[in-house]
Amino acid sequence: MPLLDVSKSSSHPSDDEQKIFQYIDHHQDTFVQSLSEWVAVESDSIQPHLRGNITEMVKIAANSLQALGATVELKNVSSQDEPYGQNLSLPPVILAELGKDTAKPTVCFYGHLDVMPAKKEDGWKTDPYTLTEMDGKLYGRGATDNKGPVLAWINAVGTFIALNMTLPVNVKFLLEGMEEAGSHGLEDLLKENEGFFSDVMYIVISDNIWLSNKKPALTYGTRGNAAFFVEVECCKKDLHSGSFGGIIHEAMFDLVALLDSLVDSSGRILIPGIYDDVANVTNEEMKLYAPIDFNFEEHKANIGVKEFLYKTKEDILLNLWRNPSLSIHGIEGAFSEPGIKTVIPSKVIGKFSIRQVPNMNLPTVESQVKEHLKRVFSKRNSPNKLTVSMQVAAKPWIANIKNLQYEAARRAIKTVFQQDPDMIRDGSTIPVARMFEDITKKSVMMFPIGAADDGEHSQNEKINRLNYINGAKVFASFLLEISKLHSGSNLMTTS
Ligand SMILES: C[C@H](N)C(=O)N[C@@H](Cc1c[nH]cn1)C(=O)O
Ligand SMILES: [Zn+2]
Ligand SMILES: [Zn+2]
Repeated sequence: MPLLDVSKSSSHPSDDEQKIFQYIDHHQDTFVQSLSEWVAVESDSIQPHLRGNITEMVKIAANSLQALGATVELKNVSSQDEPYGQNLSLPPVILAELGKDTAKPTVCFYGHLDVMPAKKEDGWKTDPYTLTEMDGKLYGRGATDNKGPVLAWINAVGTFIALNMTLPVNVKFLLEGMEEAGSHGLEDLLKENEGFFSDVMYIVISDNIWLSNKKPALTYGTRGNAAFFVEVECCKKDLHSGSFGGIIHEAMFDLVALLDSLVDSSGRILIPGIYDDVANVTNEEMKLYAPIDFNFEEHKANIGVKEFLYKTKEDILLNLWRNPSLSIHGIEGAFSEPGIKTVIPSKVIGKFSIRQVPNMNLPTVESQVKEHLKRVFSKRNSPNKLTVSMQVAAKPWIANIKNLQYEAARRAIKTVFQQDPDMIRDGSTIPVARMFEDITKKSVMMFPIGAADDGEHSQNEKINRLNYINGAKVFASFLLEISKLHSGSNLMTTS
């Protein structure tokens, strides 16, 4: 069984790495220009009327890969987009490959080309779809989530090609356009294309952020997500609140009470049984938290809160990474524009989600939520119509950090950033992570390049120019390290 000879891990760039890093530095403005072109496409996967933009974005990315010499296939995802219940089709998924040398390992990179909704009026300093550089920060929707990291990977691979250097590994790409909505259709696609992964050894995802603004990290776990719609309908159309207020059971009364029954002021979820299957914390696990750098003040300042729900680093990390949490996202159908509209909405849909952790079970969570809401609703003696549905069901993911690719990534980080990464989990969800593991059985690693203050899903999302450029360097170095570890020069075998 191969073991790592850690003594051979170095932090000094090799000759090849120096050439690559120099090329990347010299071409950084071209790389920023590509990011600007990608950010300009409003490839929002949440609003159905923008679905065409995702297909446009998929074609742009496919062209970038073809320009590298990759074989690119646009795979149609067969199923319709069910949550919308209309004839809304899903955008194609890119499967691409570059290099077929059976002597080399194959690394598959996953990324997504869709973004969360953003409007200037939400409080952006700049137009979200015009990449704008200020103080070394590149602002724009998708800059860090996830267009910047996808391009950093393409730029890393493109640098080998531009320098006429042999690619150290075979590279495959899976790029989708529905991640932010819960990766609709992707599970079927993976099952239908298992052959694509047969020669893949490592799957790399770069779709999350570091725990700190400056210190790099490698991620070995993410939470899953169960997202729900709770719909209450009281009448057939919106009503004048002066003409009807006081004589009907308003849908919003019921909905606000239902949403209020979900979580208390300390963040504890009030749905009976929800914590029953959560895995117990082990001593081994607690030991992993000790060396992690977590700066309370930096974390608070990044998001502008006065205090967190928890006071210690361990409690913060436990509740972010390995305990479930419930968030209320919004109410469709309720008036939310400036000013006051004296209306009684006829139908309102509350939207909330529960981040999932080992060993929670999605069907169990679904019935716990539905039963709880029905119970609360029945106590209100309301004649209104209640409908509860689970819209997203994504399982949590946890990796084996002893896998060789974690060592390759650690070495690459050491070379580029001159420090060891924090080994972290992440509170957010990348639905494909667990799907990959379950369907392909291949090793999955998350290799973030974005900083903690990047503002994913938020106003003024950004990626630092330095992170974007160093991202390309660290990915290139990672491919070289994978190749070195496979060549045997850094492997020892047990007798
Ligand atoms: C981490 C990734 N960049 C991301 O933002 N993922 C989304 C995926 C999701 C989960 N439910 C619905 N979409 C997230 O964690 O919110
Ligand atoms: Zn993302
Ligand atoms: Zn996201």
